[in-house]
Amino acid sequence: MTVLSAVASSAGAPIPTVPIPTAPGALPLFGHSLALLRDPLPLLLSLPAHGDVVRLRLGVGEVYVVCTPELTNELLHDPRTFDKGGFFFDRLRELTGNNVASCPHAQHAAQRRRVQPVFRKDRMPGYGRTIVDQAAAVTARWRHDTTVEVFPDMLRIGAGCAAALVFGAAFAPDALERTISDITLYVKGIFTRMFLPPALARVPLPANRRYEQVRKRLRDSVSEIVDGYGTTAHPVGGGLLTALLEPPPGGGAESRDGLVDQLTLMLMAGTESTATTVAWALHELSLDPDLQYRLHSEVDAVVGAGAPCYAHLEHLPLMGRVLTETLRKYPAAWILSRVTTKPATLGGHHIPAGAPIVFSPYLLHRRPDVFADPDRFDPDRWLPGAPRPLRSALIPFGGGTRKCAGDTFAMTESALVLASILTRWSLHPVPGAGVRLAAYGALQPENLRLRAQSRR
Ligand code: HEM
Repeated sequence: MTVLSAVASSAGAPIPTVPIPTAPGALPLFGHSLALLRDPLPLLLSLPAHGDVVRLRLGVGEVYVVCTPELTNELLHDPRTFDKGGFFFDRLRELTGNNVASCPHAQHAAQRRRVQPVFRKDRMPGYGRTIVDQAAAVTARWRHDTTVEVFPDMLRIGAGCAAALVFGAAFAPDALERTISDITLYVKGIFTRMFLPPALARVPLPANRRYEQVRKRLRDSVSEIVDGYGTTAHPVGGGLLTALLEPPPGGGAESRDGLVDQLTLMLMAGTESTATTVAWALHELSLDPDLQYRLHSEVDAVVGAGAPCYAHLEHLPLMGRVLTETLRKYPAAWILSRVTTKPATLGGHHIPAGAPIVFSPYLLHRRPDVFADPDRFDPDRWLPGAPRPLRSALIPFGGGTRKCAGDTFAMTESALVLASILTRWSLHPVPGAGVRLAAYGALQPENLRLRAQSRR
């Protein structure tokens, strides 16, 4: 690539910059919106061939996509310049206002301190018991040699675990189903609207009206729980809700709206992400009987005939590698956005202030020059002593100060749900089921059905 242009540095001297290519295939008026709405994943994977930073056009606007691990890490570790904002977080704020995940850098440290106590490591054994109970309750409905709709069941477990963390209590069964459906619809709506030219997102189309209804219903559900806090109808206690009701050390209690924002965000962040992770892990295990046998043997040797618990996890190294590889191949948060707060330089490219930037764990994790044979599911690439893939390119939980607050909880939950299932069941593909990687909210396994056979 040639150096064709220059911008002035603060000292007035010109800084050479590298022009940023636009990805081919932009249509008049729509740009790349239609391709992104149809299936964004192939388009994302095609971008590194055009440059380290590539422009996509959305209607009349444009977005810069960062395509290398080095530049993505540079962006993640400079949150003052590359702040929260852009398409994804603008949509998220419509539902959850200014929360720990969406707030600007200047407010972040204080917000993070407020939520951090619920993620302390010493809380994990207690959460572990709830997670195992949730997994047992959902899989108790499975029958020997029958077909299981895996993803909906993993969503039930994920939402149950997130509710325990957020509210300190389980959902009533009808509220659970409604909330799962609303979260799934809303997150799907965020992704659709991200790629629409902004003017279309404001037109009162039926899809936009439905999005608004779901937004209101989700907030109302969370508000009801907040309003019922401490009454016998809502026996809550111990979760994020309790922590946020404590005034912070310097004073300034949370407003009711602020509380609802924070809780709604956490419920959303904790539901689909772990559900898709466990569902994809089960899919891959069903395709590789030897790997499933190895994992059964590991779990049997460590857990025995009882129920798994948090203390078992450090003795399940293959489980750890299976989950790491699942998060590489299927990173739930596959695309995220930022906005530049000032003119910035990224890899020699000049990016103006106020520009929307996108980075994609999915794009990085599937780069063949970074992860050899990236479509192959190979937990052993993470064996100690194996030729090390580039660790800094593995960013399922993001990085820097905005790294996922729930990463330890998510790994604990995913491992305990998998262990709970594997102690009792082996899972096998259903011929002709045709699982599809669907970039809706999280990367969902559409049409994932597995045959469950009891091991006991
Ligand atoms: C496998 C499961 C999960 C994945 C892959 C995941 C991924 C991510 C990623 C990539 C980010 C960074 C976003 C950015 O840089 O813009 C993030 C942030 C966050 N996640 Fe997760 N997450 C998972 C589970 C959870 C769970 C279970 C919770 C809590 C219940 C949670 C709560 C959060 C919060 C609060 C943030 C914002 C952190 C901050 O800005 O300080 N996540 N997550």
